[in-house]
Amino acid sequence: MYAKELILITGTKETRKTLVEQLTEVIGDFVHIHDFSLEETIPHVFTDKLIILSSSAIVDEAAPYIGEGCKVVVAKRTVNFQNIDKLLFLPDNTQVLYVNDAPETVYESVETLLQLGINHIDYIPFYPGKKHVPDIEIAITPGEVSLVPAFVKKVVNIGPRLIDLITVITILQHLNLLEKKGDIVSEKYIRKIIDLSKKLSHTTRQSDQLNKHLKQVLDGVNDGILAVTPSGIITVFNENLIAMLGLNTTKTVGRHLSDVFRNHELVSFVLNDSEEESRWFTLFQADVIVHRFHVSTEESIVATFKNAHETIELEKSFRRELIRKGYIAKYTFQDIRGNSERVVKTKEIASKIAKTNLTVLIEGESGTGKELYASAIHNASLRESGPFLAVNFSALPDDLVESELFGYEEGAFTGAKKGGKIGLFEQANGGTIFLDEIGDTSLKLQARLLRVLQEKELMRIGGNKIIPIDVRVIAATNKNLIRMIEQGTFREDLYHRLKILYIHLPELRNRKEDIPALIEHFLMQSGRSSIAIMPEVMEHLLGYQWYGNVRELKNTIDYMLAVCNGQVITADDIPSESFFQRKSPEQQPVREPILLDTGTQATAASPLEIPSDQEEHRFMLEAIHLANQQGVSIGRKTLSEKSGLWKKPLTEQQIRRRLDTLEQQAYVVTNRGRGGIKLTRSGLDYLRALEGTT
Ligand SMILES: Nc1ncnc2c1ncn2[C@@H]1O[C@H](COP(=O)(O)OP(=O)(O)OP(=O)(O)O)[C@@H](O)[C@H]1O
Repeated sequence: MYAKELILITGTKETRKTLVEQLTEVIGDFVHIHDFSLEETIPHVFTDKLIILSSSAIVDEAAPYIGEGCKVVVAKRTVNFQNIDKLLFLPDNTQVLYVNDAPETVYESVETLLQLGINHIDYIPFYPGKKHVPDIEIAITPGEVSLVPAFVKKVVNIGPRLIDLITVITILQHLNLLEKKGDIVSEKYIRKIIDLSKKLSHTTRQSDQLNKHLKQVLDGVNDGILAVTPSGIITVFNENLIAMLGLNTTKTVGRHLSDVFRNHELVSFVLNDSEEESRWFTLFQADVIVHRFHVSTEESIVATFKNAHETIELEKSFRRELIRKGYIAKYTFQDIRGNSERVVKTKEIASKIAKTNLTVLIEGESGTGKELYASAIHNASLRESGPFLAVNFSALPDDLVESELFGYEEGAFTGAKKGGKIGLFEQANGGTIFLDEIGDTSLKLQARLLRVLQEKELMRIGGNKIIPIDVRVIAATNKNLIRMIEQGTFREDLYHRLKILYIHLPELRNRKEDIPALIEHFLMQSGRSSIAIMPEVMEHLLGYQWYGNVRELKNTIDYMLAVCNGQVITADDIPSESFFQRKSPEQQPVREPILLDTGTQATAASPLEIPSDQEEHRFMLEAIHLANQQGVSIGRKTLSEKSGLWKKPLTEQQIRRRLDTLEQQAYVVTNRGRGGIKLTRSGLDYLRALEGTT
């Protein structure tokens, strides 16, 4: 039991919480504090109690609850010094609104803050009803956040003001505790202030260390770095700049720029008001590129000084290194030949895409020029001077691709190189990575790729450090990714991450008017532009289906150039049929097969190939078609059951194999878990053809 007690009444709940916490801390060991706020409910009228009111502003409102025999103390309040450190981080001369509920409390608090030495800020008083308030971005308030005007962008809440020491002493007097407890209480009060100064000195120490560290970093930079105030007073001047300018003094910070720089043109260039600019200067017998920009939040101007000769050499050697590694994009849009409407349109779209920094998915059959376009996009983008790396997923085993792409730390696995390895993503930093044949990646790798695309950072294999990367991804595929999603072999989320921008490259057989221009281009490339092609050869070439697209055409030209006699290519030089690529079953059409029930055309292998087990196919397609029409789901199990009623029962295994064949031909699409198997438009054509033959 406490020998003594008091009643604390405040205006708001927030103030009640702050004050009861404060009082409990200083006198709570020997005084029982009952706390109430006018914002909440006060249960009854108090009699014979010591009542502490949080401010004179609530005297009238609290009066009905104060009965006979009560002693009332109206608390004097002072700024909550525990939160003052928040104000110390505001830059000098920052204009702030000081917001509180009444003019008196505002002026009182500002006065206290100034007396406490927090005088580097320009306080503009604000309270409800105040007129002509300037549009200021920062407000400070002792807990009255709701009163802050809407135009303020940042609010620094230093918390409700605390009861001052004098009031605490008065309370003790009223409770006849001053003699016994006065020393303890003032000691506690002072300890709080000492804690604050400890906190501040710790912060100062930390910022000293940070400054020292920053200075080391700045001095370690190979360039000269200068920062000045708009009036020209130097605030940063690193060691390299001293060396670059051949100065023999290190006392530069705090002086005016024109006292340190003899070159007046340079001084006026640095202090120029315009936004951002670079210029050459000859300083101390060396050519220097000075780049100047304004940091408006800091009200300062920064200039970097680069040795021009070194910069050019560095860039040259960087480019040489890229070429040596093959990390350079060879082609530009000018290298893409063809005047057909489709090519002109595709190039137009691709060059618009190049200007963005977004991920691109290029779809097209093999040999349509996916790598060519990726390279041209890179060369027309802002990343043009960065690396361009191409990774072909179909050419590499999964584990190798993973370590090539993401790199690894030393000891990550048996055989890992000493010192680890930087992955291609890291090597492509600042440039573009071309992920060719993305459809050939494993699900595990897809998950890792997805993470890189989402987070723009990676972790090396066996590593624990997050490495941020700035790489544009261009992916390409000749597979039908939508079909792969349906089959569960390609992640849908990755597909959408890749297909932010999209290019479909037209098949050569659908734009045969480009063939003459392409032939001319390949003849030029091989240095044989004067060679003549007989009209019948041209006719022949125009008649082919070119399932291997432009690559196949190029190979054919190369072949004919190798075998022809003299300066003319004749019909004798045309390769035999077996030279040409016939459409293979695994080369799926790249346009998405659209299901029949959406009523749109699906693409499939054409011309229709009738497989040997036609009867079984007909049975299965009919059953699928019927189920689709009736809107019921159909799967392997049902098909196998139905085949029992048919003349030839088929096991689920047999059904699966036949379904795989039908799916490869794009006649059906299997939707695992969702709606079962669906017939495509070309599946229906095939069924009709079967019905005509069987
Ligand atoms: N429009 C074009 N103009 C000139 N050359 C082209 C054109 N399209 C493709 N080529 C050439 O055809 C060849 C194949 O192109 P590329 O390697 O870019 O195709 P791809 O679609 O990436 O093939 P794959 O899918 O097999 O990797 C290259 O030699 C390329 O330079």
